Amino acid sequence: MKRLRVAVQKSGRLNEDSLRLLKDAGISIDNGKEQLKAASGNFPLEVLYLRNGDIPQYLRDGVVDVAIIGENVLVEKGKDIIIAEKLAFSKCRVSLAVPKSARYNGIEDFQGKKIATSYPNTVTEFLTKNGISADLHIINGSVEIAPNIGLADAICDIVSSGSTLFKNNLKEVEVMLQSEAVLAVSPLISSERKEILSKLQFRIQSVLRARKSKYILMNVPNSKIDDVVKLLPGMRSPTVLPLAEEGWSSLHTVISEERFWEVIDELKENGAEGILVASIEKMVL
Ligand SMILES: Nc1ncnc2c1ncn2[C@@H]1O[C@H](COP(=O)(O)OP(=O)(O)OP(=O)(O)O)[C@@H](O)[C@H]1O
Ligand SMILES: O=P(O)(O)OC[C@H]1O[C@H](OP(=O)(O)OP(=O)(O)O)[C@H](O)[C@@H]1O
Ligand SMILES: [Mg+2]
Repeated sequence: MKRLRVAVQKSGRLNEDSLRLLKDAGISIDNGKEQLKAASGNFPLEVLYLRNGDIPQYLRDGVVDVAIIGENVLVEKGKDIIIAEKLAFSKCRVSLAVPKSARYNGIEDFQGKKIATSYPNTVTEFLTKNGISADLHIINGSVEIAPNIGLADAICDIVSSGSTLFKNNLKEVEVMLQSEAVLAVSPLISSERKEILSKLQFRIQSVLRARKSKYILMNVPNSKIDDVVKLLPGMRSPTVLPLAEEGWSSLHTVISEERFWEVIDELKENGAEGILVASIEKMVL
C-alpha cells in the first residue's frame, strides 16, 4: 500500500510541535533516533526528517507529498507551493530592523543601504514594491549581529518575542510578513496519496479545533439561565441539566478559550458558580 510521504524538520523549532500534531492526530511514528525516515504503524504515512530550507525543493520535485514547514520559507522559496492548512504554531514575523540609535523616517531610509538577511527574495520583493533598491548581504544565521560588527546597516530576519533584536540593540521598523507553521502540498501529489492526505487533514482539523476550544461546566440559578445562555454560544446550544438542589442547573458548553476569558466576569455577575474548564482532545463537527 502507498504511504503519504510527510516532510518534518529534522531538528529545530518545528520538529517537536510537528511530531506532537501527528501524535495528537492519532498517528504513531516509530521514532528510532538518528533515523531519517520512519513509518507509522497505524496510518499509511511515513515521515522524512529534512532541513526546513530544503523542503520547498523536495515538494516541487515530488520527492515528498506534504510537509510541515514555516510559511515564511514558502514565501521565500516556494511561492508555487499550495498551503493546505495553517497549523497555528511557530508564529513569527519577518521584519526589517535597524540599530536602536538610528533615526527612522520610513522605508525610503533603506535606499542604497546594506541589509543582512537569510531571506533575500522576500526582502527584495518588499523593497522593490516600495521603489527601494538596497544592497543585500546574504547570511544563513546570527543575522542580528551584522550591524554590530559593521557588516550591514540593517537586517531582515524572523522576529517572535523581539528579545534577539533587543539583545543586539536593534529595533523592528517594518513587518514584511506574518508566518506560522503550515501543511504544504507538492504539486505532483498522486490522486491515491491525495486521498490519504484528506484523511490526514480531517484529523488535523479536529485536533486544531479542539486546541482552540474548551469544554466548560457551571452551576447557574434557574432564573439566570437565559442570560447566561446568551453569553455562551455552544456548538449548537448549551446543555442544561437540573441539579439535585432545587432552583439550580448545571450548564455545559464548548467555547473558544479567548471567548471564555471575555465573558468570565459576566458569567459570575449572572450568578454562575463552580465553573470548570476542561481541555478537549478532538472535535469533529
Ligand atoms: N523565534 C521564533 N519563534 C517562532 N517561530 C520561529 C522562530 N524562529 C523560527 N521560527 C519558525 O520556525 C522555522 C524553523 O526555524 P529554525 O530556526 O528551527 O530552522 P532553520 O534554521 O531556519 O532551518 P533548517 O531546518 O533548514 O536548519 C522558521 O522557518 C520559522 O517559520
Ligand atoms: O524574537 P525572538 O523571540 O528573539 O526570536 C527571533 C530569533 O529566533 C530565530 O533564531 P533561532 O533561535 O531559531 O536561531 P538560529 O538563528 O540558529 O536559527 C530567528 O532567526 C531570530 O534570531
Ligand atoms: Mg532559526
